[in-house]
Amino acid sequence: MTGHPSADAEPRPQDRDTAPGEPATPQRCGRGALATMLWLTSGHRRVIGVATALTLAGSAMGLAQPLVARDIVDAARHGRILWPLVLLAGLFAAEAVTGAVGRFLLERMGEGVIRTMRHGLIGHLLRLDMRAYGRHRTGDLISRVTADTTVVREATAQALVDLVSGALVSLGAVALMAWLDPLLLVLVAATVGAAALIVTSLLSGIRAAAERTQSAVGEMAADLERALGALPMVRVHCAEDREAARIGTRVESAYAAGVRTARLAAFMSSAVELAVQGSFLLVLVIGGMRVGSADSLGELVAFLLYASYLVIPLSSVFRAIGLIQRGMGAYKRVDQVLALPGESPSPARAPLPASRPCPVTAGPAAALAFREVHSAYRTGRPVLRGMSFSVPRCGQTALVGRSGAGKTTVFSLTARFYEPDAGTVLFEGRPAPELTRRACRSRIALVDQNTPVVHGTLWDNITYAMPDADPSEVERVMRMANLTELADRLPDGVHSVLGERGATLSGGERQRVALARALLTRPTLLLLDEPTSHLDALNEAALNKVMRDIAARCAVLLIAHRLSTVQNADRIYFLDAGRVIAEGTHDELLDRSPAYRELADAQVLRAPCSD
Ligand SMILES: Nc1ncnc2c1ncn2[C@@H]1O[C@H](COP(=O)(O)OP(=O)(O)OP(=O)(O)O)[C@@H](O)[C@H]1O
Repeated sequence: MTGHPSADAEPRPQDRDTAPGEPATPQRCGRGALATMLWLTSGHRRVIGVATALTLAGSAMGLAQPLVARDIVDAARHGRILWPLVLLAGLFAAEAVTGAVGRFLLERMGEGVIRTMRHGLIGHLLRLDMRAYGRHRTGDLISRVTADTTVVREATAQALVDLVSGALVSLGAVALMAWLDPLLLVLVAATVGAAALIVTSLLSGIRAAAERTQSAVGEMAADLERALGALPMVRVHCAEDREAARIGTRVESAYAAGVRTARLAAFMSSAVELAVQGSFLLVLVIGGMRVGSADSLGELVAFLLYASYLVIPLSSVFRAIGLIQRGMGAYKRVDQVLALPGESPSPARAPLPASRPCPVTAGPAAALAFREVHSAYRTGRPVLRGMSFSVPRCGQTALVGRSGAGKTTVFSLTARFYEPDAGTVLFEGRPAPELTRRACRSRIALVDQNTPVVHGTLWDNITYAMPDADPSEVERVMRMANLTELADRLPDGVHSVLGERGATLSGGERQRVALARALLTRPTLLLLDEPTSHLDALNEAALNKVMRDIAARCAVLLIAHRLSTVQNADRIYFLDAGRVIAEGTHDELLDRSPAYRELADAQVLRAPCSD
């Protein structure tokens, strides 16, 4: 799926920091943060090696400059400064070039880390266990892929650049200062050490504030997605102000957390600034006093330059550490998504044999069978309680029952969005657990009332499951679903863009697009959740005829609320509280089942449209 370490690696128990209601995440404090950074960049060791070598070369050239400067100052008394000046200019230019190349390599690596992370996140998000989607908001999940990874990118690229180059230059400066003047080095180190103490005490606060900022941004995205996804409802209930206020509270939370981060970061910067100025003052005062006594002016210049080479890179190291803490706050949210459970892996067994045309295959094995299936979305709240029925390889089979009886749940289990808690689902006589999910899903097509039309052209939507479909096949299903007229009406025919969620189509048109998409795959089992609910009388009559034709070639399982649909079914299963309580044709059930009669009388089964 991905090369992202976290997507593949099994988390170790000691790495887990589980808060109630939160998925486990590795600990990212102190050294843990640096270890995480190294782990995130583990696939880029070579680039880091080259960039480090370049940085090292650049730093060496930078460190040599004060020595040359000292010589120039000392040699100026004798007037021989041409060659030292040329050398200094050469060092300047070479340092600039190596620095630029090294920096570019590290920045590109940062982009690479985020690319891998995003691939991993997207692949994982599309394969989560279905229950996980119910527990997380779409907008928040999207913001983890977009906003959070961007913050992590800054930490991995920019901070790593500062950390590597700053640490190397500081080390070199310390060595040379120790050689030049150990006493001044001790004074500079004491000032910088005090700043380091302050910075360290602020780090956990910065990480927590950054995490709060990112969470608030995620909640803001989720609330905005909620409002934009239900705009007609928002408008018709004049709720724009309420929604704006609601989303506004998230904006305020993000602002408050951002300001807290800024406050801590500013405090940290001041500590670092003070250390820089304090060091310079110390060097100037003590160094100046000593120049008067013995040492050369050139040595004081060199020492001042080394002090700046130590303190300025160290301040960027401190800033980088702050940035890494922010990155870790964001990475925690990325890692929480990666820790969500995916669909359990399918067994690597042989797939179902290729399906044959319906009349030939009319054998003993049903296209689909449920045997004593029990299923619950939440523990202790069973939805299916011993559901048993079978769907022959040809003909229309209908599921009928009151709202909440478990009809859609049967479809979800058939599509293997969930696995039953007990009992067996059989595809063509073979238990589902023996088959791969792909094998089961490739046989079925599903049209439910919410089957989406996605942003793209009419053609894209119809051929979604088969992007390379033959145009004549597409024409065939468009005729069957009564879409030809719609395509003629659209400005660019089948290549017209349908807008977000098919917003430019009517409900009935969307339903017919979904049906055409399903028919194109020539499924063995067609699952239809009240496929005529949005259709007018003419379209419903046409679709009922199409369904009769299709049912002659494959198994059709319908969830039916309309009398017309039910009357057409070859077999009806009447569901109540998660089990089948009666079966037969419409007339047989009217005869035999008082509960079914009551349902029909109460017009829960609605009157047919004229056929
Ligand atoms: N994702 C879910 N998480 C938790 N509970 C769910 C979920 N989906 C459905 N349920 C619950 O399961 C029960 C059965 O729902 P299901 O959608 O299967 O009923 P249905 O017979 O299709 O109803 P309708 O005719 O109204 O569509 C309902 O009580 C519902 O609240």
